Amino acid sequence: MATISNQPASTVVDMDDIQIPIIDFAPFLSGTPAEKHSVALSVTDAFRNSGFLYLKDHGIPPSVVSEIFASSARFFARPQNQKDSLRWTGPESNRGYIATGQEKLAPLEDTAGIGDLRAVSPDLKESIEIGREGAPGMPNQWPAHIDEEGQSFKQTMLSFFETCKTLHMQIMQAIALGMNLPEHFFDEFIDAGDNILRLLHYPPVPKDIFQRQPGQVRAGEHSDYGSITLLFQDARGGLQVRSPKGTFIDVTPIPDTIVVNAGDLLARWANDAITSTRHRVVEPPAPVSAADEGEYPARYSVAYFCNPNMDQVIEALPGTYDEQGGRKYAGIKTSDYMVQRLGATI
Ligand SMILES: O=C(O)CCC(=O)C(=O)O
Ligand SMILES: [Fe+2]
Repeated sequence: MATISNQPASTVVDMDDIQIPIIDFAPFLSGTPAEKHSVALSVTDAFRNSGFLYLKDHGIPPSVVSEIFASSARFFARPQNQKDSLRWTGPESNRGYIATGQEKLAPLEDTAGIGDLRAVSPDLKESIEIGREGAPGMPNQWPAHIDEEGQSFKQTMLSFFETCKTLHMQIMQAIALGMNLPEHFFDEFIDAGDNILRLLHYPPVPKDIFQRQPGQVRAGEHSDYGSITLLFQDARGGLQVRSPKGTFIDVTPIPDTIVVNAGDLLARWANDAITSTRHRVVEPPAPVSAADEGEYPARYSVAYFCNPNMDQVIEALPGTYDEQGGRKYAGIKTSDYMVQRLGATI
C-alpha cells in the first residue's frame, strides 16, 4: 500500500518553548489531495503554536526575489531629498517613504509611551510602503516621475505585489483546510488585495550604538497587525521572536525561504486559536566579518503584510467557539482595526 508522507515539516528552530518548522509548500501547490491536506495541517499547526514558519518551494523564483532586493537597494541609495518627496501619507492610505526615526514599533500595550521611546531610541531603519495600486484616494508614492529607474521600480514592485497576493491566497487556503473550513473560505475576505508591500533598509550602524543607547534596536519588539506577513530577509540576520519564556530567539535566515508569520487580526479572527508572536530586529549575531569592524553592515528585508479586505467585518471563525467558550472579541471592520494600530506607531 502506498504511504503518504505525513511529515512535510521539520523543525529548524527549537528553543525556550518556541518551535519554527520549515515547510515544503510544493505538495500544497501541485500534490495530491492527501498531500495538500498534510501540508495544510502543518501550516495550521505552526500558526497555532509559534505563529511562525519558514516556507520553501513556495513558487516564487529566487531570481524574482533577488531583483526585488536589488531594486530596493537602488531605491534607498537615492538622495534623501528624492525619498523625502515620496513621504508616507498617513495611516489611512499607509503608502510612501518613512525616514529613519519616524517609526518606533512597540508592543500593543506600550503605545502610550511611544513618543518618549522614539525620542531616545528610534528604530534604525527606513522603509517604503506600497499598497494596492488604484485604491481611490490612496495613491502610491512612486519615484516614476524622477527617472527611468523609478519607472522600472514601479513595474517591478507592482508585479511582485501580485505575485505575493497569489501566495497570500494560497496560504490562507491552506489555513482554511487546516481549520476544517472549505478550502476557499477566505477567498472572498481577501480577494481585493488590500495588502502592503514594505521594503526595509537598516543602514550600517556603529557597533557601539547598541551598547551606548539602552533599548536601541533596528526594529522594536512588536506583533504584526494583519492576517499574515511574508518576510523575505537577506543573509545578515538579526530577526528574533519572543519565546513564551520572554527570551528572544534568532530566526536565522535560510536561503530561498520566506518567513511567514500570523498577525494580530488573524489571531483575533481565529478567536486566539492562532498565535501572533512578537518579534524584533537587533544587531546581527556575532561573528561579523573582520572587514566590517566597527560597524554593522546594512540589512535589507522585504515584508508583504497581508490583510483582509478593508471593508470586511472580521468576527470569530466558525469552529473556533462554542456555547462554553464564546467569541472573545466583537466584530471589527478591517480598516478600523488597521488605522487604529497604524496610527499608534507613527
Ligand atoms: O526586517 C525584518 O526582518 C522584520 C520587519 C518586521 O517585523 C516588520 O516590519 O513588521
Ligand atoms: Fe513585523
